[in-house]
Amino acid sequence: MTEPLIELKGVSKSFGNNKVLDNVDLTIYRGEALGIIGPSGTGKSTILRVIAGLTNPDEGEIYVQGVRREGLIEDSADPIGIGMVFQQAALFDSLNVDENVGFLLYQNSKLPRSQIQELVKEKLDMVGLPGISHLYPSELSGGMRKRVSFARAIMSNPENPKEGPEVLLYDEPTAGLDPIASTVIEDLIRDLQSMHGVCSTYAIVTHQDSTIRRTADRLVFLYQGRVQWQGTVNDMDSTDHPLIRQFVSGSVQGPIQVVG
Ligand SMILES: Nc1ncnc2c1ncn2[C@@H]1O[C@H](COP(=O)(O)OP(=O)(O)OP(=O)(O)O)[C@@H](O)[C@H]1O
Repeated sequence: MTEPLIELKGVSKSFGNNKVLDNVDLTIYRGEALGIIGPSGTGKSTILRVIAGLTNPDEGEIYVQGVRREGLIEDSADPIGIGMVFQQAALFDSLNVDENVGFLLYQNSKLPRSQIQELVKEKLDMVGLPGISHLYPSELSGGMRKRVSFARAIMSNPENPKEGPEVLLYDEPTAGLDPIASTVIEDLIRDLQSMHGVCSTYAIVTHQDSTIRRTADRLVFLYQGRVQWQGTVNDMDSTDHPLIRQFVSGSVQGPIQVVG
């Protein structure tokens, strides 16, 4: 395996009495596609938020390319950019696609409007949505909104290329999409990984079988706040680990407690 880009060591996080992450060790290596899987409510989104620097762990350490992160993302000087694609596309309804995708550059850079518009167009082309800069989120399908949120996540400031994400974190990118729209998103995730100069490393949280199989090379299985199993997609099919067998079969019988 290649260089570790992100390492969590002994990370724990509670919300009130609810211990959501319990002494988690996790490494994301350069160039890999890591799938984080597990039953609902088991801390997968929380892990992504901790990696992104949006949530502080109660205990444990986070290293980004070997540099320990102190505090949340806005206070830290991570040596590489980390982008996040949220479960809900999280677009601003009152802004058009151009203003949504270019939001951070319009807010924080001194680039002229025309240059930001060009950068937005470039990213929209990359996600397969040319010519929609003028549309509003309400005019887009769910799959298109997802792709716009991808375009926003891969935006970078040419004045400060380090801001461009080297690692992308996808939180359930195909949730709520029909199988064909899901395939489009899964292909796009792989296409972005292989495009030169775009984030070739990513972690993806998903429940969807096709998304697990088509977008992850290595899997970690999280349950009750702990990493319970790791392996490849092929290993997932062949292992007799009872948690994995129950998860893959969707059976209500087994060690995973059915909630609700
Ligand atoms: N900000 C918060 N405040 C309080 N509780 C929270 C917060 N964020 C998450 N939780 C709780 O932490 C637990 C894990 O949530 P998380 O979203 O990380 O799980 P998940 O594995 O991603 O679930 P799902 O697959 O259903 O999205 C849940 O019980 C959730 O209610």
